[in-house]
Parts: sequence; C-alpha cells; structure tokens
Amino acid sequence: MTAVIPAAATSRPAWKNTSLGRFFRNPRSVAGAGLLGLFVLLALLAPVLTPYNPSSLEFDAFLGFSAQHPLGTTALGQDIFSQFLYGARLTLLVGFAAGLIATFLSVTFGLAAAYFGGKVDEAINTLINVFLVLPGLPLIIVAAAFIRGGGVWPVILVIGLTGWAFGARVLRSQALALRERDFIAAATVAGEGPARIIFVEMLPNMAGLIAANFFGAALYAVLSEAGLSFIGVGDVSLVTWGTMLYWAQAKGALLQGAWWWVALPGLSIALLGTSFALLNFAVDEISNPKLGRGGLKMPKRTLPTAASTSAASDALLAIDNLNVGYVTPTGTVRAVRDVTLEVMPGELLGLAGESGCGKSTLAFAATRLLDPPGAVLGGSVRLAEHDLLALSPEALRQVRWKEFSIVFQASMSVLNPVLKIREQVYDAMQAHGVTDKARLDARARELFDLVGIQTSYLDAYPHQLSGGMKQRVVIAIALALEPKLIVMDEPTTALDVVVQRQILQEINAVRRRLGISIVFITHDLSLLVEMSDRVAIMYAGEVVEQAPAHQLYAQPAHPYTQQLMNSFPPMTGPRTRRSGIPGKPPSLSAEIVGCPFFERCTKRMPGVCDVKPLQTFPVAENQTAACFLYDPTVSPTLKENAIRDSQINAGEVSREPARSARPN
Ligand SMILES: Nc1ncnc2c1ncn2[C@@H]1O[C@H](COP(=O)(O)OP(=O)(O)OP(=O)(O)O)[C@@H](O)[C@H]1O
Repeated sequence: MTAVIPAAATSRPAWKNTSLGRFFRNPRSVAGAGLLGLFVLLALLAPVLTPYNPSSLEFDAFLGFSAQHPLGTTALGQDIFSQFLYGARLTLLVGFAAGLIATFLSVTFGLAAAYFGGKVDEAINTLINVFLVLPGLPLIIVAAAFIRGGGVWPVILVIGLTGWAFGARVLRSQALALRERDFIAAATVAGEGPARIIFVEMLPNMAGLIAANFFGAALYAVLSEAGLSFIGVGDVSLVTWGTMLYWAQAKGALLQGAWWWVALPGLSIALLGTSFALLNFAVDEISNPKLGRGGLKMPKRTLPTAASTSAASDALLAIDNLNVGYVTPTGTVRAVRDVTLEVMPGELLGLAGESGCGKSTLAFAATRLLDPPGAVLGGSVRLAEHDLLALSPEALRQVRWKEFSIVFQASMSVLNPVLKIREQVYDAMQAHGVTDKARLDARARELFDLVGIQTSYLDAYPHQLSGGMKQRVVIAIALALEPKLIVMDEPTTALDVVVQRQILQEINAVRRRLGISIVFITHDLSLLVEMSDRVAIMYAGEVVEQAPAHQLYAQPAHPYTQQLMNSFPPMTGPRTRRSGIPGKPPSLSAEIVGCPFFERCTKRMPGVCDVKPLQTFPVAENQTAACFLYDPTVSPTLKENAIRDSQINAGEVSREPARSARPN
C-alpha cells in the first residue's frame, strides 16, 4: 500500500498544487488554451491588426498576396485577412454563447431528473428523447429559416436550445450513479442539506463531464454555424468563418485558384475544434485528481496513548426486542429477530456472527439508516434520552453525528474523490453549526493527532492516502463532534492484517481516552475477543450468546459460539487444522421453530431444541445463552447425553457410559 505526500509536505510551491497550478502544468491544457488564446487574441486585436472593414467592397476582386492585403481579396473585393480576423470574433461568440446555453440546460435538466426522480425524471426523460430523435441539422435549418437575416443572436439561441439533450442524458446518468455512491450517503447521514449535496458534493465530481459537455457543445455550435452558413441558411451578410466558406464556395474560389480563401476558415474551424478537445481532456484530468501525479512516501505515524475506561452505570444504547425484515415479492426476510442488547457508556460491544446473520441489518436499523425494502417490524432503540425510532427526520439529523456516528463497511469509499480531506473533515462539523475557520482547523488537527495522521494530509486528496490512512480519516470524521457512540460495521475488513491491527489498537485507545461507546461488528471472533469489553454472538437474526469478552473466550456457552471459536486458529499453542461449521444457516424467510442452530448443532436435543420456543437463559454472571442446555426445565440426563454424544463424535471420549458431564 502506498501513500502520496500531500502539497504541504513537498517542496513544490503551494499554488502549483491548486487547480490553476495543475492547469499550467498539463501539456494538453497548455496547448488547448494556447491555441484558443491565439484565436481570441486575433479576434480582439482585429481593429489593430487590420485597417479595413471586413464587409467593405472597395478593392478589386481576387487580388493576390501583397503588403496591403496579406491574404489577397475575395471575389467581391473584400480583404480576406480582415474577414478572417473579424470572422473569428463572431465564430467564437457563437461557440461560447451557444455552448453555455446548451450546457446550462444540460446540467439543469440532467441534475433535476436525477435528483428529484419519479415523475420529474420521467417528464425530463421524455423531453430528452424527443430532442434526441429529432435529427439535429434539419431541426436547426427549419428553426434558422424563420430567423433568417436577424443577426447572430437568433443563430446562437437556435443552436443552444437544440443542442442540450445529449449532454443532459449523460449528466443525468452520471448524477444517478453519484447519488448511489457511499460518500453521498455519508454526506446525507452527516446532515448536509440537498443544496450542499448537489452543488458541493455532486457538481465537483461532474466538473470534468460538464466541461467536456461545454467544449463539445461549443464545437457543435461552431460546426453547426459553419454548416448553416455554408448552405446559405442563417444570416450570410454576417462575417463568420462559416459565411467565408459559403462565399468562397459560391464564388468559385478554388476554380479561381484562391484556395486559401477556403483553406483558412476551414483550417481555423478544425484548429478551434482541436483546442476545445484538448481543453476537454485537460479539464477532465485536472478535475479528477486521481489522474494526476505525485511522489511516493509513507509518513511516520504517532500512536495515541490509552487512558482509563470511564465508569459505566446506566445503558447508553438500549435495543429492546427489535425485529427487522426485508419485504420482498417472495416473502419477508426476517433478518433481525427479537434482539435485545445494551451498550454501557465507554463500553466496546463486539457483535460477531457468520455472514448473513443480520449484523449489518441490526446496525442500520438501530441507526435509522435502513432503506426499503428493509423495515423495522417492532421493538425500540433508545440512545441516552432519545427514542431513535420515533425521532422526526429533523430531530434525527440533529442527533446523528452529534450523539452517534457510523463508520460503514468499506467506508474508505465514503470520501469524496474530488474534495480535499480538510473540506470533508469540516463538512460534518459545518452541518452542525461550527463555522469558525480557526475552530474548524484546530479541531481537524486535533482529530488527526488523535487517529495518528500527520496534519499535512489535511490538504491532500483521498487518492493520495493509503487505505489505512483513509480509514483513519473516516474514523476522525466520525469522532469530529465527539459523539457518545460510534457504530463500526467491519471498518477494517478491506485492509491488510498489520494495518488492521494498528487501527484497531488506535480505535481502542481513542475510545478509552474519550470515554465513548463503540459497537464493533465483524466476522472475526478472535479479534473481537481481544479488543471488546463484551461480545454478543448473532446467528440467523438472533443474539444467541452475550458475555464479557474474556469469559466468552474462556468458557463459550452456546454450541454455536464454541464451534465458531473452533473455526479460528488459537492465538497461542501449536498450529492445528481448523474446519468450518458444517451445514448452513436456515432461510430467514421461513418460520423457524425452536433453535435456529438445531440442524448444525453437535449437542442438539431432538424433541426439545426443535420443538420449544427459543428463550435466553442465564449461564453465569453477566453471561446468557439462547440454548436449551441451560434451560432448568430440561432433564439433566438429556443434556448430559447430548454433550456425551458430541464428545464421542469428536473423538474426545470413548463409548463408555457417561458418568459426569456438565453443559459446555
Ligand atoms: N435488500 C435486501 N433484501 C432482502 N434480503 C436482504 C436484503 N439485505 C439483506 N438481506 C438479507 O438479510 C439477512 C441479513 O443480512 P445482513 O447483511 O444484515 O447480514 P450480515 O451479518 O451483516 O452479513 P455480512 O457480514 O456478510 O455483512 C441476509 O439473509 C440477507 O440475505
């Protein structure tokens, strides 16, 4: 994994790392802007560079090159050099103005369709389709025929109003894709409003496409104007490069040997198109910092030190009898079933279980992030004094990030690729009313110190950071408003084990230092046992065991926990071959009678476990298990036989009569 040193850490002057600096360092933008600049300069300096009116007919026809007429004269006796210079003015005006109109319409329609969706999207899409199926040039010709002789603005309007549909379709697709990205979801969760999400989060990511759209539309406008003029539609009394071509063709320039009368405007239109295309590529590169270049170096990290855990009294988070399902056409998937859990202030609760057992659904439902078809079917979630499931959207926005924050699975992708880290760290704080720049900066630095990243990386872009550093940034953002609780759903899954371990140590140290509570979700039980205060094990949507971590490690009570622990290599002792748990969990769409682990359990008691409604039983102090081996109403002989059978099957004891066997 590599990291790129950000601006402040290199010796390059800071301005060179701004968008303007990168523009001047990009060969394409330099060539494109140079070419376009040359045409603009020639157009602006036309009155200085030539004394003649381009429409004046005062000279003889088809004069050759001379000091007085560097490019000779036309069949009507006009100075060709003057026509070229003044023609550049109107040609560029048509390109820029029609390009701007078309781009404005494309962005407005494309974003409105994607953002509002539903009927608005349908209506805009129909309009786009109508414009796309109408053939472009004939449409312009018909429209231009009505405004013939009216000057340049009607031409600009017709081209601008007919040239937006393709761009709108592309921008709509891009905006739709962006809406699905994690960093937009994260911005919403962090409390950013729709205007900020559209203009600050989405638009910069579309800058390359919008610029491409503009240069494409400008090119289309220049070519359309040239095409219209060439066939004599539009106002041929104007001097543009298009009307130059029209008159050159109409007056037989090639037959008269005045080939440059045709070549000059033709070549100029081609070069103008090239400059637009070069700028298009360059803007794409500059607006997407990932395509840029940078040096390689990993920074030295500083590890925060641990402090004592805050004392726990009353539960900070209380999940009571929570039921969550996904309503699908084939039935309801009951992904979380009657879950009751508590998290104390300052406590790290680990949540483990096989893939698909409902860990993420529980986390999403408890934090009100569950999207349809997911739905809370019953139960309550209380965080301090807030009834989370009953909060209005506005009240929820106030509480989220301030009282609790979330670090998603694969959360590195929640960083917006075109915004500097600093802006993204500020975002959550700004959305909750912190606007003072000095405060924002001081807090950002403090957070970076806390999670072990050099503060110079505040001015880097996400792609300049390694995966581990991005993860630290996301954790720093989650800590920004000092929430009481952070829910972390597999926050380190995408990282290599060494970085994973460092980050987990830091999370734990920060937690101890700040006294915050954490719900930490992972598949990795051995990791959880090491870092958690308490562990809850989920299976098929239910919490099947809860215990202090060390107790769960020393004496796992539920056969599922025992088999799960056996699937991981031990932290000490000789290496042994591990096997997974045979079989698979039951379908969550079906009714589950009795214990959901019955089919895979090595200690099952037929007639009990597959018949009785499942309950949770106390096992030891602070330890509970949803297992009938701990049900005081089940006969001890039945339990002993079940345990004995499992030991025989595992080859741990011989087939002699059981004398004493206790649960677990
Ligand atoms: N959108 C959905 N529609 C229908 N079923 C879903 C949907 N999302 C999840 N499920 C089902 O809900 C159950 C719980 O899924 P969930 O993602 O919460 O499990 P998990 O324990 O977090 O798994 P993992 O560790 O792989 O993320 C699974 O059976 C899954 O197939």
